[in-house]
Amino acid sequence: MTTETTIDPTAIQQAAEQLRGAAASGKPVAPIRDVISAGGVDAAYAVQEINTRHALDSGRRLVGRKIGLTSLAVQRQLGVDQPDYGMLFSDMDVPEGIPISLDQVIQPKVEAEIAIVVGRDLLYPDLTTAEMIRAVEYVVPAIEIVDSRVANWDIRIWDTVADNASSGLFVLGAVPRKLEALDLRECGMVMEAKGEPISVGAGIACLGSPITASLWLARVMARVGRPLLEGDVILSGALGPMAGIARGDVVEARINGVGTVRAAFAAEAG
Ligand SMILES: C[C@H](O)CC(=O)C(=O)O
Repeated sequence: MTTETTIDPTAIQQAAEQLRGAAASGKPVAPIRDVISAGGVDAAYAVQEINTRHALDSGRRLVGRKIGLTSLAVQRQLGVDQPDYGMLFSDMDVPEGIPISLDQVIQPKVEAEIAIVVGRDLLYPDLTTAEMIRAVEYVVPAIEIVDSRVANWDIRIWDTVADNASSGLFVLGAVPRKLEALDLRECGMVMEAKGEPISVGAGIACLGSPITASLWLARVMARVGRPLLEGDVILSGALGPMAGIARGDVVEARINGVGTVRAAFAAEAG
């Protein structure tokens, strides 16, 4: 039996405009799933693609991808059995040590992740695990500042996929590590704010391994015609639960073997 899906181009265009408007105004919108869910997840990716093209046409530079919904707990919460992806643009990268203004985001939360920097173009939809491992130039610890243009984070799979996988900003640790000596599955993670743990986890929570998650991403990106290229950053997925933050917080994530990264949030508006 095949499942029929309907993609209504007008609804898709409107949803893309709503999400873009929310990002520009800082005012979140109601969930968009009711208008696009008849088209399935493909319709949500069509919304994302419209806004990706809009961003590229406006001069934003694509520098990588994020993988979301890598943990089973989050997948169950959203009723899905696979991860999703979103685009990373150069203006989402915040150098470590620079205070992050909360005016840049609407409803920020943080996640600790392992970022993989790709050392060669990954053009094949049937990429193998060995090829993925060979393509890892280095890894760094990362804090992803996820955000939602949908009010109160009231998201289901269609909302988050359409909304660029709820991406926001990201901070990468400054010390690159080679993969050779690391088993990313066993890298334990603790993220703290105000000296208290706000999230704990490990590499194995990320689809079994950040390498497996990255392989999934690389294959899908090759299939949809936006392959990962040399130098691209992969935010490979949360190692533990998302956590809320407040103005003035300094968030530190420590990932065994991979290193430490800090995100400092500005105390004042502006
Ligand atoms: C809703 C977000 O995609 C969560 C995320 O970034 C992750 O699961 O990782």
